[in-house]
Amino acid sequence: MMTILSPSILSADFKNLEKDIKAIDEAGAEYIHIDVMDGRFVPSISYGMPVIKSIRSCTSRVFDVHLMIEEPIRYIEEFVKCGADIITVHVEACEDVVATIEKIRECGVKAAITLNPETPVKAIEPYLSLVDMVLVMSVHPGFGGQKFIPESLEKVKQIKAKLIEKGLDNVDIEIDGGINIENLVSVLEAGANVIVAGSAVFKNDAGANVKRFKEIMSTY
Ligand SMILES: O=C(CO)[C@@H](O)[C@H](O)COP(=O)(O)O
Ligand SMILES: [Fe+2]
Repeated sequence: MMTILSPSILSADFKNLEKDIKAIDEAGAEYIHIDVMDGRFVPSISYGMPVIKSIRSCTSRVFDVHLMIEEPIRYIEEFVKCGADIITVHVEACEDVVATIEKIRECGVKAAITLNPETPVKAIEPYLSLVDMVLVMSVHPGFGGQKFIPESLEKVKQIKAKLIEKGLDNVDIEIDGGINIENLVSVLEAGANVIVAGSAVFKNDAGANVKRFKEIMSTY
């Protein structure tokens, strides 16, 4: 499975977003991870459509939009119009998960499902055949810069096994939260192939960090 790096711009310098996005793009990051928070599903509020729309002109990389919002079905069309290429929704946030995934697909973009650290894998099992990607949250959603929850590795392995069992080997497994150069190998070995990293990419030289991540990832 191809490995993909998706730096989270939640840790970028918001007064220099264009510069930071260009740096990660030029260093080879395939996706740009965009965390949208509503102050209800998670305690904090980040950014939304106007920001996504304006940064769309900075890069042609894939916009990997992680919606930490209640009832995301209400806003799917708008996020697609703003430039989202992949939309991830939380199983805990949707009253009708199937309708939400269908809505994402109808809008012509890729659909992904995610689950909080305390949510068991069985909660997403019914939707595995409907999605392009499963996102494993390896921190409690809401903030960048948190410590990786080691039990997430087992969850990645469980999901990988389920996907293989169901013949869904083409579904990507993304992991998000607390990933750094030190624990990168363990998440790749567990079976994740799309790697989100915020604070570890945007500390010091973002371009150099992307290259270090990609160098390790290229051996998987
Ligand atoms: O979705 C989230 C947080 O809710 C993430 O995408 C974080 O923004 C990742 O940041 P680091 O843990 O890598 O600093
Ligand atoms: Fe995220």
